[in-house]
Amino acid sequence: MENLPGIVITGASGRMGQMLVQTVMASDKASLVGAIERAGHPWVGMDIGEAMGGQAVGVVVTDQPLDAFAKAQAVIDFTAPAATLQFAKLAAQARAVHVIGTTGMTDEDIAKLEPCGRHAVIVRAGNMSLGVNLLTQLTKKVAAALDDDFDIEVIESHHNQKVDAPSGTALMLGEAAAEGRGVDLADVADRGRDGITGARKKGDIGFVAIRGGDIVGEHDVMFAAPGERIVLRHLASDRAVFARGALKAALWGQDKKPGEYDMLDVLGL
Ligand SMILES: NC(=O)C1=CN([C@@H]2O[C@H](COP(=O)(O)OP(=O)(O)OC[C@H]3O[C@@H](n4cnc5c(N)ncnc54)[C@H](O)[C@@H]3O)[C@@H](O)[C@H]2O)C=CC1
Ligand SMILES: O=C(O)C1=N[C@H](C(=O)O)C[C@H](O)C1
Repeated sequence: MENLPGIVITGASGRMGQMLVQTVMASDKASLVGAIERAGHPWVGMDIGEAMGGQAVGVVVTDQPLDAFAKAQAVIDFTAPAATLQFAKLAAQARAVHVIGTTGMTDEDIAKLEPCGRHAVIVRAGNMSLGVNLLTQLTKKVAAALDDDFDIEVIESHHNQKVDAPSGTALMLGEAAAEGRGVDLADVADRGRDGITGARKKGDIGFVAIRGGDIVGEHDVMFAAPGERIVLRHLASDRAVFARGALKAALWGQDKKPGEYDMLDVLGL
């Protein structure tokens, strides 16, 4: 047990945090050595197993990330952009692999990770599932094969507590489609239609965000032309797919050189 890579979960009380705690606890390839929550959170000071409604597991939730990171080989972080930027500095200081699932980061936020990636391995992806990462490759291929008679729309659906739009996954799929077409997504993205928008601009990649109920995460990439449509679809019905991907990334990163990686690197796609 002692030789297994030690993992810290940030945002341990969150939807993904709890799923990650369960996934790491159930793994025979890693051990849970820390659980982080924000200062003032009611779980701070409690055993994470008990806080989640089960047996004590000997890991107390803390709001002191550096102390926890220093004892770990990897940090798995599905929180919020500002928290992730803080954690990136601390993980770099501790030389721990930092797996980032947090979405909603701006280009400026992402640029701030660069100095951290000089000291530690960072694996970041808007979606850690095998299915979505494979779908990005299919999207790129289909976009490359079709001309701009095919309008590309990315449609995503999520639960009613999600705070960012378009989803990180939708942006990954949009990037893949743009890459396949040989264009820059920033030049063609159409992210918010409302009112008299005018006709659709040829070559644009549109984004549509649906929010409701407890939808885990659903993504369609639609290629629509006169007389026919192709729809590539991924449906996630269990957050375990993201947690398994994140743990895989944490283990994969153990023998890698410092730098910024994504799930395509981890999965070899
Ligand atoms: N890349 C992927 O595969 C996936 C990414 N996500 C992303 O993960 C993030 C979290 O999603 P959920 O778990 O649904 O959200 P959530 O709101 O349920 O959990 C976020 C947790 O982070 C904690 N947190 C916020 N600031 C903190 C700080 N400074 N220190 C410590 N803890 C802090 C909150 O207290 C909360 O417990 C979102 O950005 C979401 O889009 C979600 C699922 C899959
Ligand atoms: O917030 C979520 O829940 C999810 N976020 C990720 C995203 O923004 O794409 C991944 C997944 O779809 C669930």
